[in-house]
Amino acid sequence: MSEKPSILIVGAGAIGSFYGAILKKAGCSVSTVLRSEYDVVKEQGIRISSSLGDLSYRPDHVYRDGETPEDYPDYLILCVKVLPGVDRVALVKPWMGPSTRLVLIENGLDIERELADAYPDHPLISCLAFIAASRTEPGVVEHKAYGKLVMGRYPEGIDDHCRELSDLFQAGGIGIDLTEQVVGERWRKCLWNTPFNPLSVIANGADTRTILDAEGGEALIRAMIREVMAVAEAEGYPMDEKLIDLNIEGTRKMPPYKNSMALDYLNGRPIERDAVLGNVVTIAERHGIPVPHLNTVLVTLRMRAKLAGED
Ligand SMILES: NC(=O)C1=CN([C@@H]2O[C@H](COP(=O)(O)OP(=O)(O)OC[C@H]3O[C@@H](n4cnc5c(N)ncnc54)[C@H](OP(=O)(O)O)[C@@H]3O)[C@@H](O)[C@H]2O)C=CC1
Ligand SMILES: CC(C)(CO)C(=O)C(=O)O
Repeated sequence: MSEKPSILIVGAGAIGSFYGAILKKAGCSVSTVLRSEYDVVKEQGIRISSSLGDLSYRPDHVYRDGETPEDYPDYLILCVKVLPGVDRVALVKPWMGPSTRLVLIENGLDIERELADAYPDHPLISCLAFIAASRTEPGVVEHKAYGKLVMGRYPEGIDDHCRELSDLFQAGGIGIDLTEQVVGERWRKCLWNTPFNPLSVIANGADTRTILDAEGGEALIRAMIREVMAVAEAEGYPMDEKLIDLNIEGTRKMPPYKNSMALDYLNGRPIERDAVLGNVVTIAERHGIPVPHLNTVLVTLRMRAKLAGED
């Protein structure tokens, strides 16, 4: 038996499979809860190609969603897409033992609250993933670049659970930034995701270079970042204007890149529209802050969804 904490990954897609592999490498027992990929993972395990080497592994247990666990995990890591109609509170319920700590590795803003409200006695650790990874076929993940996690206790602080998990990820070869202000860090990450992810969908799966090089593209991104900043400031997270240039320059230095929402759109999967954009517009409305560019993109995406019979 491993003396290291036991880990359960709920939603072992690109992100869950990858970070599960890192914790496996660190010596933890790692089990997974799967939906459509249950049979293939049960049969062949998870295959991961990565610049860190071959990270393929067999989870200690493979469960279907809704099944009853043999043991409750020490850490339950939730990595499903944050989508309307996906009841994350119900999804994790069967696996939440009396001392299970809940960890989120998911994009978006204000995505912790419903889980924190449902499980007030369980420590909740919120993480932001800076990584390029995707599923290439069932049970197969390609890790293309990066991998750092920004991690903190929700709503704020750093506790011993964060430190323990951070040490394990680092032992497995991943960089971790612990933060006292994880909500502020979500806003900072959304300076990038909130403009780029939805625009890439409106632009039919465009990569970062196409978005920035189209006439007016960079100006549009800058205007959207500025709006996200204004909302963040109203929420108590003021940011330096310089971050606009830093985000543009950093993106221009990357090879042309298709973000996770672009990949979902191109693969016919639902997109995290509200987690990444809709919630920002809702918070802006609460503060009476005009966000005309964000709102135009949001409403256009709603129109597309309606046309596709999805909304
Ligand atoms: N990929 C990336 O590079 C990055 C992703 N992120 C964020 O990480 C989060 C996860 O993204 P990613 O891993 O790419 O997404 P994926 O679509 O690759 O994985 C999500 C997984 O959740 C599973 N799932 C959904 N519902 C259930 C359920 N009821 N029971 C069990 N499993 C379920 C899906 O299964 P099924 O196949 O059946 O749908 C899938 O395996 C998102 O919030 C994303 O925005 C952040 C940074 C980068
Ligand atoms: C920041 C980025 C682009 C990858 O880490 C991301 O969050 C995404 O693909 O949605």
